Amino acid sequence: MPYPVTGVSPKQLPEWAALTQHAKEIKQTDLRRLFAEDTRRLNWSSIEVGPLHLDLSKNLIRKETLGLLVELARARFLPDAIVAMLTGEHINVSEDRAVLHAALRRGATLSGPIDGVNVGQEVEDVLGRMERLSRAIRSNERRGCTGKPFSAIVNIGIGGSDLGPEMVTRALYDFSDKGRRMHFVSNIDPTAIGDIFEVCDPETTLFVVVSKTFGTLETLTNAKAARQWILASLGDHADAVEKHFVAVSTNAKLVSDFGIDPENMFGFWDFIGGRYSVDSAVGLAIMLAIGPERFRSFLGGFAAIDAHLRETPLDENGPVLLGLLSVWYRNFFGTQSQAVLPYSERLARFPAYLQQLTMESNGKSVRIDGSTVDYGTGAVYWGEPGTDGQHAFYQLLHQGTILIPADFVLFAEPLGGPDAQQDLLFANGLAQTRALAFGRNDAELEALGVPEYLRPARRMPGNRPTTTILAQRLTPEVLGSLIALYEHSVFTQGVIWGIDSFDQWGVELGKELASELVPMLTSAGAPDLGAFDASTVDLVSRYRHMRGRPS
Ligand SMILES: O=P(O)(O)OC[C@H]1O[C@](O)(CO)[C@@H](O)[C@@H]1O
Repeated sequence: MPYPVTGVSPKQLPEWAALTQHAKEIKQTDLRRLFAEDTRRLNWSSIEVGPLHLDLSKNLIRKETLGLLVELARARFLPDAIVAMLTGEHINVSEDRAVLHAALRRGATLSGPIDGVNVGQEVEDVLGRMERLSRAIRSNERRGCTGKPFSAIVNIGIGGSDLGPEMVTRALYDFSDKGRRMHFVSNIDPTAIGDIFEVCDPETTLFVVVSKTFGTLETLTNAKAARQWILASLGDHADAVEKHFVAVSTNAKLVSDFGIDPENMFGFWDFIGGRYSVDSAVGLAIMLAIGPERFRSFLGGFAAIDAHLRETPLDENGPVLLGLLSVWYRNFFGTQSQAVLPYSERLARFPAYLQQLTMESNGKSVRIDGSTVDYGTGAVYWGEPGTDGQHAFYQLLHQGTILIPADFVLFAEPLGGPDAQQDLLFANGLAQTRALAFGRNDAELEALGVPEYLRPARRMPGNRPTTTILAQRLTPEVLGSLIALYEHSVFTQGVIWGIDSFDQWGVELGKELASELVPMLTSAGAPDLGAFDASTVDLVSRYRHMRGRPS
């Protein structure tokens, strides 16, 4: 084992038992009383983390709770795990890999090459090449094969090769060069790439094909369709593919087999997981949109959180505490999901991005040594931007029977539009955290003149936990910090649970079964479905019938 993780269930630890006991006490009280009993509550529950302010006060905790959670973290060797990650140990055990996304922003503390890679130097080399390409494209020096500048950039990738670039490009739209349209194609649904062919002009379109493995069905299929589309109209130019395609991958051979010039390939390494890769060359589309300088500020935002993680005691360590609070609710309150509610239109894709980061990382049920967990692990993360969510699902957050902890992400300054609307946006976010925490009781309803028979329906139980993350403005730096905050929170949770947060074996079987089914759906004659279950046989037959194929 890379750091002292054992197959021991955390449930067997005295620290877990202490938290179980403590949770019973906390369940006897509520947030109104917790605020009233400790007038210095904000002193220990509000934390500065790089450019982010974290207000943990509206969580179902006392100061003592954080102490007990930190004890659990120590008992699970979290400080050693942090060092192990940042020094390049192979903490991704099932894939025997280091986990070095922190090195992409100089947040790691490496004393030498890792697995033969001089990480710092190679990261800088790739960044330099990305910067040269970005400058050439943004200045219109690099053009398509007919000499026209690029007016559209299409990122083709899926999962970590799409969600990060798309989420960030959208979030930082106000910092981008709006002269070029950015598109993102991930789904193998033919309409996704078909829409691109409708709105883009081959002469002025650059495709960025992003795939760590360069073997992902969706990406390769879309990329081949794009290549065909380019060749159909520009095929008489020998350099059409060379000029209109660049690749981001760890697999140089497959990239060159596809026909993309290695000169136009931007590499990264096995020790960068797909969902942790937005700050690698996978972020090329982001750099093309916002430019190299702002991309460097974006990286700086991550680095600030890496430094905070490394240097801050656990009981004041923002990402660690955020992760421990997730464990608190998941394991001691039995919650199943976690809402993330950004009060920013620009962060519309942030919850989707976090879904991969959190659920692909911690949706595991065996520990690193192969033993089965006997406690809950990763929660379902979900959310929508405020204030839209308020008019959709907040009813359940306030009065439903399920406890759902929520993170509110708020900003002081708008990025555009009428300035005064920001005050309304902020007031709404803050108001929701108050309503969720403190509710409205019968005495207050009575004082408002609400008739007795209506009070049950209008009673707001409150005592629903939230964390508020506040920043001045959604800048590249702030966004980098926000992502890194969650990256390290996910890591903290995984260490407590003893699982490998960096593999994703659970997605492989579906891929295998899909490739087995394709010939069953497409064969010219009726396929032999003898080996399949009754449901599959029936659905394949119906599909073939609907597609006019013999079955
Ligand atoms: O970048 P690639 O290799 O195309 O993989 C895309 C995505 O597929 C996954 O492996 C899941 O199927 C993700 O982890 C990854 O981000």
